[in-house]
Amino acid sequence: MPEAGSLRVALLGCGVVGTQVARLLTEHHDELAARVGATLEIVGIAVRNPDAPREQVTGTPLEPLLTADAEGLVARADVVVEVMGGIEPARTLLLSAIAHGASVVTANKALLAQDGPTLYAAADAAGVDLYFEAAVAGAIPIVRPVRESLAGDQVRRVLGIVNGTTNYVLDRMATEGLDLDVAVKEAQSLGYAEADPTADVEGFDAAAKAAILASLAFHTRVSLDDVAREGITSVTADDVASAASTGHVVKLLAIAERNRAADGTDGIQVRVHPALVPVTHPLAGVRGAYNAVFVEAESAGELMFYGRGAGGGPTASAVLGDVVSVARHRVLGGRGPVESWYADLPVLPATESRTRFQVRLEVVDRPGVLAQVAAVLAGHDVSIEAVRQTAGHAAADGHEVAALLLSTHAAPERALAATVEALEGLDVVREIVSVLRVEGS
Ligand SMILES: NC(=O)c1ccc[n+]([C@@H]2O[C@H](COP(=O)([O-])OP(=O)(O)OC[C@H]3O[C@@H](n4cnc5c(N)ncnc54)[C@H](O)[C@@H]3O)[C@@H](O)[C@H]2O)c1
Ligand SMILES: N[C@@H](CCO)C(=O)O
Ligand code: NA
Repeated sequence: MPEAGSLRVALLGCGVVGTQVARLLTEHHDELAARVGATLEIVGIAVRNPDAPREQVTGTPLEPLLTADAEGLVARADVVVEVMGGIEPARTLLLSAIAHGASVVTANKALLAQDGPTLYAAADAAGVDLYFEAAVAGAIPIVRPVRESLAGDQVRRVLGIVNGTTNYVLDRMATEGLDLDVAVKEAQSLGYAEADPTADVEGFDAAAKAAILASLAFHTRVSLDDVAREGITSVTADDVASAASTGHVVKLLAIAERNRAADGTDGIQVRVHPALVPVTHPLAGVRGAYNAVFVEAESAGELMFYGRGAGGGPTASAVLGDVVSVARHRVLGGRGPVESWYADLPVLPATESRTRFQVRLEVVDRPGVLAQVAAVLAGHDVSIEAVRQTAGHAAADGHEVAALLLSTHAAPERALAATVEALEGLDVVREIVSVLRVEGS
């Protein structure tokens, strides 16, 4: 048992986030004790290699606390903070901590999106807290607002910029006209993107966060496999410039919304993809590596949560908020909210979503071509909102070609896919340059 008035905190991981968590726990030791009603004492920090040289970031050296025995450490803690990342051994260690009766705080979106239900069920059975504010959009309070502040409302839609790396890359493409690979290299040199940027640019990181947000917003289990995912690797500098010419910016959005399928089934949809956002939408102003989550709820209306989604200090702020919450519960008794999946809504396939689209294509520039293109859209019941044709140029084979930009009214994804396929089959269509969804209008 801990000393009276003292709680034992075990830290799993001492990297970018863990170091800052350790710093805040030591630097603000007395203030945290006053806020919690008990002192928070770090009893150990599990790392892969305790002997590896590390920067000293706290007044008290952390070296004496480092251990490679993570399993032994969780057995002697009241609060376990997991900031090591990855699926294993993080999952086993969290389950072990819960089985020992510890409350747990994690920043691990990958684990929660893959196997959250196992952790939630274990925490529920043991009567301990499982908190994870840092797992979605770093420092931004979004898990707690959706899980608690909006618990009396009906969330209709969540639109998020939840990956700082891709937002930085798209922003640099828009403001400097950079190519994607150049902007990604810049993001790596600034420490935003990992050496292997796949999880960010292919949308896996955003998809994990989308799954977590959708579970909370719609009281339904949603895992990473339920998220339709498309990254930013096919977005070109040309797409970004074309977006600007129609009053849009390209953003990688995580979208979770209530929807009704063509057969009348009520469900939800969760998807991550690049989208055109009107410059007048609040999400369009989210620049650089910042994150923001835009929530539409029945009674609250529109809400936006904005801030830093990554980085050691900002992420540690969210972790510490959770540590204080779970520690207060241990001091005062009771627990925080448990997972709520009563609604159990079906996750509808992405083909059931309805959005507006912009299709850019190159066509042969001669009479009747526009009519043929329009007929294809009409044949698939896709309504055209606007058409813009830019001056033609002579292609290498002597044909005059023109660039067309078609904006559609909201259309089912499946109709749009069939339309694009039919357009590709037209002799007069030389190339479908891009197809982008328009969101937030
Ligand atoms: N870095 C961010 O900006 C950020 C933002 C939000 C959430 N997160 C999440 O926080 C977690 C940690 O991220 P990070 O950037 O601090 O990672 P990191 O790679 O900088 O640090 C990981 C730490 O965990 C330790 N560790 C890893 N595997 C271990 C093992 N098997 N046994 C013992 N120790 C082990 C490492 O030694 C290291 O100290 C991840 O789940 C990440 O998704 C990070
Ligand atoms: N790699 C993530 C940070 C952690 O979630 C990002 O770029 O936003
Ligand atoms: Na957060």
